Amino acid sequence: MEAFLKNYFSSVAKRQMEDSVNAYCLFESHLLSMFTSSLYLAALSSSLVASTLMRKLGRRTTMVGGGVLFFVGALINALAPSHALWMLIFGRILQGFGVGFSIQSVPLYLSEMAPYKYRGGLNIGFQLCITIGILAANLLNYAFNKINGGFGWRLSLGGAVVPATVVTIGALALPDTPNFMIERGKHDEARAMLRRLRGVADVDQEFNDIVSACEASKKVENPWRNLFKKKYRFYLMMAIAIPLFQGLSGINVIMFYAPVLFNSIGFNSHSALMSAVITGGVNVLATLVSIYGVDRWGRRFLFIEGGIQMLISQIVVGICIGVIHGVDGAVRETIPKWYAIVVVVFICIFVGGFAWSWGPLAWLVPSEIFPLEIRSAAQSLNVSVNMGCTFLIAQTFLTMLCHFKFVVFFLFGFFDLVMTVFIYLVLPETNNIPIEEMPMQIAIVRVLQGLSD
Ligand SMILES: OC[C@H]1O[C@](O)(CO)[C@@H](O)[C@@H]1O
Repeated sequence: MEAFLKNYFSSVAKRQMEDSVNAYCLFESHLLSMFTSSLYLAALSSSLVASTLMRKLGRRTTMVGGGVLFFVGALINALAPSHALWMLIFGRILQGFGVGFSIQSVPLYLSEMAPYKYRGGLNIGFQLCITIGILAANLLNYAFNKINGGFGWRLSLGGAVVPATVVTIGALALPDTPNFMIERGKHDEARAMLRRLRGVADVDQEFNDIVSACEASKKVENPWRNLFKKKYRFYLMMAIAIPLFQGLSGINVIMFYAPVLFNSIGFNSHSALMSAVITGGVNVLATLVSIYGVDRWGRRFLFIEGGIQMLISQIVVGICIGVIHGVDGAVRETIPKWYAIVVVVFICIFVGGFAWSWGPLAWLVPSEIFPLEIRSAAQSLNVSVNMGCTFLIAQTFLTMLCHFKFVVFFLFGFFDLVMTVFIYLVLPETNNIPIEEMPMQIAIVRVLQGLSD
């Protein structure tokens, strides 16, 4: 929003007014990038602390902590005086701590509470909620941008107190998981909770399973040391490669910078925000497709199909932008309609491909493949790499766009190609395999593929 840029990033706002600017560099600013990316750096650090907090204080208390930090951060952002950029960044960092706590505790809470057969669907439900949140934010930005008086951005940033309140109060109202109760030795309470959750009186089998899983996990002395042992090398590779590739797919270029990107390629402020609403809508709908298809078509099919779709769209978008702005980034007064349509359509195809593959599956697949003896460390590494990569893309994209110009889209296309080939060669299908049998099945498939002995 213009007033926001004028308040905090005046050099970027001034550049918009100049005639002889390069379209690719309209928004290049380390501070603007820092505003976006600081949240993810904070999330990376707090997600490492969160796993210990969850064990000591419980999943629910960690969620409440996440909600409160997010609330305070949003309030600070909304009230930041003009020019006090440090305050905005401070607010973002608090929000980042909140995100780190939630992104560790919510999926774990869900998988411990969910009945066995709904675990996959509920896991993707988490990503679905992320996409609904993004769409809501895009819609509100569009609406708030129309408000006269230049304070719409305060509502956009401050509006985050609403979901923060829902998370905080919601988490306070939630019970602790039976697993956490059993870890604490509260066996009777855990049994009663299981009865309430499952709606049946006989919960002995599940209760005993959780007790033995807890005992087994207590025996795991050092999951981090285990993770680096030779026999777990495949899992270590997956805990790093899957979140890394999710980040390098280029999704957050669209999610964080869609309005900026659409603006740079010639849309006015309203059309740019509207286009972000459209891509946000596609993101939600395509995630629903994944919920429908993940157990029917399998993980490999979705990963590979989605990857090819993303690759093709990055190439087309790169070509379109190159054709219009050339190498020197000429800014056009008006842009041809065909161009606007093609760019938006292909960005939607990209987002759709991501949202039914790498978006949800990069959370689901790691959570179902890691053996118990390394699960907590591998999951924590997975989240940290995800946040680290998100930080990197947020911090570098605007500079990359300015220097590499339209070629930056080919670069993301190249990553899409590499990650698709990686899945094709390395990931066994994990569809329809009970979690306890997963390590054995994976070992068999890898021997059959000639990838291990
Ligand atoms: O829906 C897109 C969003 O989903 C994530 O990949 C998380 O899985 C975010 O990094 C991204 O902003």
